[in-house]
Amino acid sequence: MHPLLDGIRLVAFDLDGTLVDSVPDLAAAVDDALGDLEMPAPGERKVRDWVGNGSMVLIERALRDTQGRDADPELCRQAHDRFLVHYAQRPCSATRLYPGVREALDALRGTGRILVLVTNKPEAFIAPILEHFELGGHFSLCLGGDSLVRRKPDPLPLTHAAERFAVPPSSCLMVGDSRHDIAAGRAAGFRTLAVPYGYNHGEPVAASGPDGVVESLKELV
Ligand SMILES: O=C(O)COP(=O)(O)O
Ligand SMILES: [Mg+2]
Repeated sequence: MHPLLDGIRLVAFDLDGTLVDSVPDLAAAVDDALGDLEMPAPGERKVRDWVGNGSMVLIERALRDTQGRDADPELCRQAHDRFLVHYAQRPCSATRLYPGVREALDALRGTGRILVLVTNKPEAFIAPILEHFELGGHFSLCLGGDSLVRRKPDPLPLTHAAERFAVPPSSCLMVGDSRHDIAAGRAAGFRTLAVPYGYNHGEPVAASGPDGVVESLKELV
């Protein structure tokens, strides 16, 4: 086991960019949503840098890029509604698990640790994606960006999970790909571990000062 797991009883995982490479499907849904509104498709390369703060912020960033200014809230709402429709149709057509994820989750469960999922993605998409990869049974709790009143980088979802299972924050670890995961983990009093292969607005996640970095989740176990 990785030394950062010593004394850890609960491990919180981020989803997009940590467990799954979901940008191909997210980008297709953004492209289709903007297409419905007769706007140009931003494409995968740009969308990669916009993921991390939930689906509404993703759409706001796409519209700002297309229009060169902040879009009005009604347009954001319309585009977001279209995004949700398209993404719901194909959440897993090109999405892949990163190498080492299944092995790491299996092994961690085997040690009796509590695993939770804390993503900024809308909660409705969590179960279909986990079920697609047959990982639904691994997590004792799944929280999306709309599950509670605040999302990452706010510590609330992590604090909520630790309290739910009565585990002190010092015995919890947050594993994620973005500065929002590291900030939320630190603010909640969790240990933090980063993976460098995901989405962090085009910057290295190591710069946010996680307690550790692993190239693959396999290194955890
Ligand atoms: O939907 C997002 O913006 C990011 O989701 P994540 O928190 O699982 O990385
Ligand atoms: Mg992420």
